Amino acid sequence: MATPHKVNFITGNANKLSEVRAILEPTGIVVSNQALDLPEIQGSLEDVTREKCRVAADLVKGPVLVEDTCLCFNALNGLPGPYIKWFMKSIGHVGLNNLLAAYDDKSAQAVATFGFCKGPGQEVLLFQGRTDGKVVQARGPTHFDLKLRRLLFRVIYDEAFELIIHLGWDAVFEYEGETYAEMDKGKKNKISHRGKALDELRRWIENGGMN
Ligand SMILES: O=P(O)(O)OP(=O)(O)OP(=O)(O)OC[C@H]1O[C@@H](n2cnc3c(O)ncnc32)[C@H](O)[C@@H]1O
Ligand SMILES: [Mg+2]
Repeated sequence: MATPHKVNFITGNANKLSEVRAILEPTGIVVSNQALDLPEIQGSLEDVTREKCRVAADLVKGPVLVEDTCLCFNALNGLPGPYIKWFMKSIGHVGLNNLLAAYDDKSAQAVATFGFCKGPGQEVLLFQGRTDGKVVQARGPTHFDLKLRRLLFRVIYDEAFELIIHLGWDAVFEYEGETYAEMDKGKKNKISHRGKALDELRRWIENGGMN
């Protein structure tokens, strides 16, 4: 039997990790994880992931997979984009809606940009997925993954910080009538920005990219 492909996904976000595992592991790709706090520079979506990946490969001294998630409002020419985490943290779901109050156009694009690098000094390859939707008042569980969140709540000593830092925008992003938070995980992973980006990555791996 062929040895399974392995990726070392560097993320501090347990929700991302569980989605990446749910998407990749059924395809035979094994996902390990290291939670490193990587710098996120200012720049294009691609620049942010490229730099995260370069630093991760240097720190780990081996092959790494990283990802950066953006939420781009069309009325705001793509902002908050890569800065969505800091917007979420400071103004939350209500604030995100308020940002668009002055515009009729509530459309937005969720973007996942994965970076893979074989090791220090090696080229960073990018795999991107985009899903179009619109920003709505929060509907569905307001945490990226509520069950996981409750579990984390019990085991992580600094619960309050973790609660804020991992709070995602699933509840305010609507795709074809349902918010990401209202969908079951299987459906979200099929149509999501992350699912599409990981399809690209899987194709590349299956075509021998990691050899
Ligand atoms: O360690 P990393 O991988 O950087 O994890 P992170 O939580 O810092 O993630 P990002 O830098 O990519 O910031 C993206 C923000 O969007 C949130 N997020 C990421 N993916 C999401 C998804 O599929 N649905 C909703 N929110 C998501 C996430 O909680 C962050 O607040
Ligand atoms: Mg981050």
